[in-house]
Amino acid sequence: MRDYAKIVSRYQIQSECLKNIYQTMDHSDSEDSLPDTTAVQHRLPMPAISKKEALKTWLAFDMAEELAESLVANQFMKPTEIQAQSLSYLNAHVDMVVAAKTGQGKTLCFGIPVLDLLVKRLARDADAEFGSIKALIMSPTRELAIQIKDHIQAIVPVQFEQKIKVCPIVGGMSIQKQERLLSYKPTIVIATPGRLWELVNERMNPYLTNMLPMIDVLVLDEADRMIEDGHFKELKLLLDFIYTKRVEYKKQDMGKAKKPEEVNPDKRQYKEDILKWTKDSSATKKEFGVKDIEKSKSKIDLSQVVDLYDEDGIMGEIDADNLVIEYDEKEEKKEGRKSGKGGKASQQRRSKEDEETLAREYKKMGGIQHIICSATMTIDTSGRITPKMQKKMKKQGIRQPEKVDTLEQLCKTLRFRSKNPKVIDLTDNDQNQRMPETLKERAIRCKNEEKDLFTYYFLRDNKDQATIIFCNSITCVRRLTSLLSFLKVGNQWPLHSKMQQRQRLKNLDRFKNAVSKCESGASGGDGAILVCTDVAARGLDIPYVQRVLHYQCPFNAEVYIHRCGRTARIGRDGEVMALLAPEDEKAFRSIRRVVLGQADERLEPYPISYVQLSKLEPLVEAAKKFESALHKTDSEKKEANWLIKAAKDADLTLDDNLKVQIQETLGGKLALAGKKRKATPEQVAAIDIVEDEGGARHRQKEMSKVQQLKKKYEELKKSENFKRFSNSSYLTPEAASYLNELIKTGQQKADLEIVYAGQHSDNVPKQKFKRTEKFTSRYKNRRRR
Ligand SMILES: Nc1ncnc2c1ncn2[C@@H]1O[C@H](COP(=O)(O)OP(=O)(O)OP(=O)(O)O)[C@@H](O)[C@H]1O
Repeated sequence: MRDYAKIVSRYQIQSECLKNIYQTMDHSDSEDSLPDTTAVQHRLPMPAISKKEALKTWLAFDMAEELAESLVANQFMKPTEIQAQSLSYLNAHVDMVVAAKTGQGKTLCFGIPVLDLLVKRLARDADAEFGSIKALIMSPTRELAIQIKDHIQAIVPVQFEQKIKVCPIVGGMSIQKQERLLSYKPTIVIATPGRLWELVNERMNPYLTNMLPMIDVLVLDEADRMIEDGHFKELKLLLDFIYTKRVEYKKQDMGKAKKPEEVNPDKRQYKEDILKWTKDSSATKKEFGVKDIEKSKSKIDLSQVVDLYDEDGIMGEIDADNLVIEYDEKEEKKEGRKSGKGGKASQQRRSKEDEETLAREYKKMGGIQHIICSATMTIDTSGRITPKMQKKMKKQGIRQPEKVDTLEQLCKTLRFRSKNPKVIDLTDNDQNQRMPETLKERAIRCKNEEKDLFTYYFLRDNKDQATIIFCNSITCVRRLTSLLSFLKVGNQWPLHSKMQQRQRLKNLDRFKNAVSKCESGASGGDGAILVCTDVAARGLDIPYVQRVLHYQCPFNAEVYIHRCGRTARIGRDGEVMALLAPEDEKAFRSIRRVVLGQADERLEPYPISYVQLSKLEPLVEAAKKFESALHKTDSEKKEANWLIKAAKDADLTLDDNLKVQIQETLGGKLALAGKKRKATPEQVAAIDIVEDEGGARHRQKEMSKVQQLKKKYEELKKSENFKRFSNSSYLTPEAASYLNELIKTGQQKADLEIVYAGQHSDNVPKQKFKRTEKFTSRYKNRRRR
């Protein structure tokens, strides 16, 4: 553990000086309370207007009256800017690419057009029944899919609730249950790619396989993430399935159409069919629609966008109600024979021709309306490579990676209905405005091993607030959650992809409830903390989250933007804090360069009371030791249990050599997974004897260590406000740089002197201040070296 007494004696003057700087920051520095940082103020997101006025605003977009009424009933009194711009194309049914900062209401940019289409049809014909999927909405994460479902469900007009059924299809939940849901013939399906593909490909769900190709609207939320290479190969397969089958179904005799429940395709044949186009999909991917689409630029503004109505005029509505095409076995076999034989080249040639024909036919028959959304769609990623890096790469003969243009990639992947999609991009009008205006970004610079301490400090500092902490790994989430629970700072819940889906949703729900309590002041001073991986970075909308803490530096600018976007939503204030270790600096600078579109600006430091910090440090260190010892015994227990079971199952007898070998393993590094895997069955079997001897003793020893640590930690906790280090402070690079900044400007120097003099009016020698200045410049030089 760091010995603060030593640091204090070495940096006595600096401590005093830092203390004074801290005083200039206007914090109460009482022994018991941590400084109170500026409270996040909640602003009313939307101006208060009358219901009548609100209705008029929505109706100005020529939307169904029932839908406008439902929006107002849900307190959506007027559209946000991105909604207003995208709704101006409501009745044109054009393809749209919608890009706006996080938390600006992009969900309704596709939710309203989808519902408007359905509500208008129902308003025209009250007896109409859909009985087919009209819109498919794809989301990268399960939680987001469920959130979108709730959001859209909430604005379905009450009178049409029975007819417009919204159904989430996500992984991690009972597939049988989801098949049951599908048997109710939902109108809007919101899905994650993996599960949807499983239902189409593995389970051959007839409703999906027959209806998906006939959808009217396809939405990709968080599209840049969805089409990223290496992610969601199922999405690409699904898209190929939808596009190919759409043409096929339409080409076939419409007279053969049957109701979905009557369809009973030969499953074996159907599987072959699916396999066939799955194999062909690489060819499909390459060519489809690309040549028609003008290469998009990385930065497109509205003025650059040509009018994008379809060449044949505005597309009419495609009604696929009850349309199911019988599976034509003979035809398929014939085709299979045709494509199954022949060389690779001829196959490729044929598939290219096929694709071109297919693309033409697809257009002629009426394509699907695509709506694509994200906050980072048009981000200029070229800033990731600095001119310095470029030079270095050139010298070393390394080819620069091609600039990734998400929009271009989208155009290649998707078959838009019209020549070009309508691009509505509000992220690009001002390079400095990638982040919501109401978001405050700050940083704490510390060593890697001090991150827990600063996290604890930060959370205590914002005790009764809602915070999301982002980590880069699941191990980190697990460790930090259990550490924070020992430290008893607020209520904390983990969220990561290795958790059971039920638990993930439960934790999210509990966090949301705790956030509402924080907002209403009913939390009793207990904060709400979600410790998560980037599975929660995109799209999650928890309105009153006031703070986001980057415990670890995000991998790229997109992730940073989305993580930050979990706060400061829809006009509310929010604060993000990056915990930066020296090794994070470079990556973080390059992230900021992409976000700002220019050279990095140093983030404002978070005010720290080093006096308070030093008081918390022993407690955090004790909790860390306790947590890691407990974790070690836990995993050893698991390991031993596994070995015991294996030995018993193997029913083997052991010789003495083996016993010694395993005793050593158990006594020393039992938990080494590598060793476990390498162990022979005989070695494994030796465990039942070792269990009675070394293993049990070893675990007993470990447990008593844990107990001791726990005791120590509990004692420390009770005496948390002990005075031992009350006069101490220590200097982090962050504090040193702040000190330098203060000293640099004359006015601040004067201020500092006044405050300093005020604090120690009798015995403050000017010379002491000078020593401080000298020290900090020396400190700075040392850092440079
Ligand atoms: N017109 C509106 N008036 C008031 N609140 C709105 C309006 N539209 C959306 N909201 C609210 O704004 C919040 C953010 O909306 P949404 O999740 O759609 O944002 P987003 O732009 O998709 O964010 P992200 O990029 O993080 O996914 C939601 O709580 C939503 O209910």
